[in-house]
Amino acid sequence: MDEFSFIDSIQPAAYSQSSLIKGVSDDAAVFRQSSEDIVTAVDTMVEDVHFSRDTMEPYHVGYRALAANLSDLAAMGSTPAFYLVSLVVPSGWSQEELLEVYRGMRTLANEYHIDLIGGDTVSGKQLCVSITVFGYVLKNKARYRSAARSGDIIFATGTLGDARAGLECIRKGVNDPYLIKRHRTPDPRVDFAKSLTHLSRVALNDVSDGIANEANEIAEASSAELHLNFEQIPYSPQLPELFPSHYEDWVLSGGEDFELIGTVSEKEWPHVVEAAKQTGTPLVDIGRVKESDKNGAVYLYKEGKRSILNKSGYTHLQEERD
Ligand SMILES: Nc1ncnc2c1ncn2[C@@H]1O[C@H](COP(=O)(O)OP(=O)(O)O)[C@@H](O)[C@H]1O
Ligand SMILES: Cc1ncc(C[n+]2csc(CCOP(=O)(O)OP(=O)(O)O)c2C)c(N)n1
Ligand SMILES: [Mg+2]
Ligand SMILES: [Mg+2]
Ligand SMILES: [Mg+2]
Repeated sequence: MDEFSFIDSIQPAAYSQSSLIKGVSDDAAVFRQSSEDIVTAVDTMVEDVHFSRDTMEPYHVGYRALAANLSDLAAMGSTPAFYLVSLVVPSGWSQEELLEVYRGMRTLANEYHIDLIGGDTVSGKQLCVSITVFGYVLKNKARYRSAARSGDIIFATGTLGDARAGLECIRKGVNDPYLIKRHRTPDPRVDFAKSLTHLSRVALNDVSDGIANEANEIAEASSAELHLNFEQIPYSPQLPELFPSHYEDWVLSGGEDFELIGTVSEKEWPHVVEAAKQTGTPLVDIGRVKESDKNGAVYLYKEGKRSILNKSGYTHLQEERD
């Protein structure tokens, strides 16, 4: 394998997006869009930080790297359209394994009819997959973390803590296929988020680092207080059975569930419930937004007691980590 034969091997056979003018093959890709706003994000997965060769097959690495990016597009309420892939490849990865990484990405890309339109391939020390995504959203309909208002219902999709529990299942040899799937091949909530388009105001954030972080990001961006009831936060029933001393921490700070946390007015809440029903998305009310006299804060109510929920999810560039 060399760089150029590898690039030949991952050339898309066909493209789905009609706005594409030039895909993989030139110095850069070209697409045209005049009627909608363009949403773009990049997320990176690094060997031994986001995955290890014992915990993920190459297929899973590709799938989850694209899932993490599509989750950011979902959190903006946008429809995914394109992705570019930057690869750092250490010696020891074969062409077959790299093609498996691309097969993982393609599975999700086919589901959402999105096109691979470029990337970069270089040699390096650890496998690093960085994906840039582009999506479209109706003009001025992007969903911001800053949109929470006093009186809003706070909601969460799916179940939280599954991905962290799945990682532990893999490490400890516990056979829970559902949790392991949630770690390796999470499904971003693209369809649910898109079906909120007609709502006048929704705040959204995706759960990559853990709801404790994500709720604080909404609170800060909106200068509001978020009051969460732990008893309402959704988690899978096997979590307390399998990991009784860890599950509460993982529900709040495990991260990588790629669910959505959001806020909406009580008036528009029934539309969110309907969107969840139409897209088969589990959805629960987990608390209320209140006015803040400071820069925003998150409170957690548990067994009748209230505490401040600080940011406690996964944070890079920290010296210590468990
Ligand atoms: N190295 C960087 N250079 C420029 N912008 C960055 C960098 N890292 C993060 N950002 C920006 O900071 C914001 C928050 O990033 P991040 O916490 O990674 O979001 P998310 O958890 O949704 O992936 C985003 O607007 C992102 O584009
Ligand atoms: C081998 C391994 N160790 C630890 C983790 C846990 N982990 C790594 S990064 C991360 C947080 C999410 O990644 P980040 O790069 O912060 O994504 P972003 O918030 O930018 O979407 C978590 C929970 C893992 N998935 N795999
Ligand atoms: Mg990021
Ligand atoms: Mg995000
Ligand atoms: Mg993060």
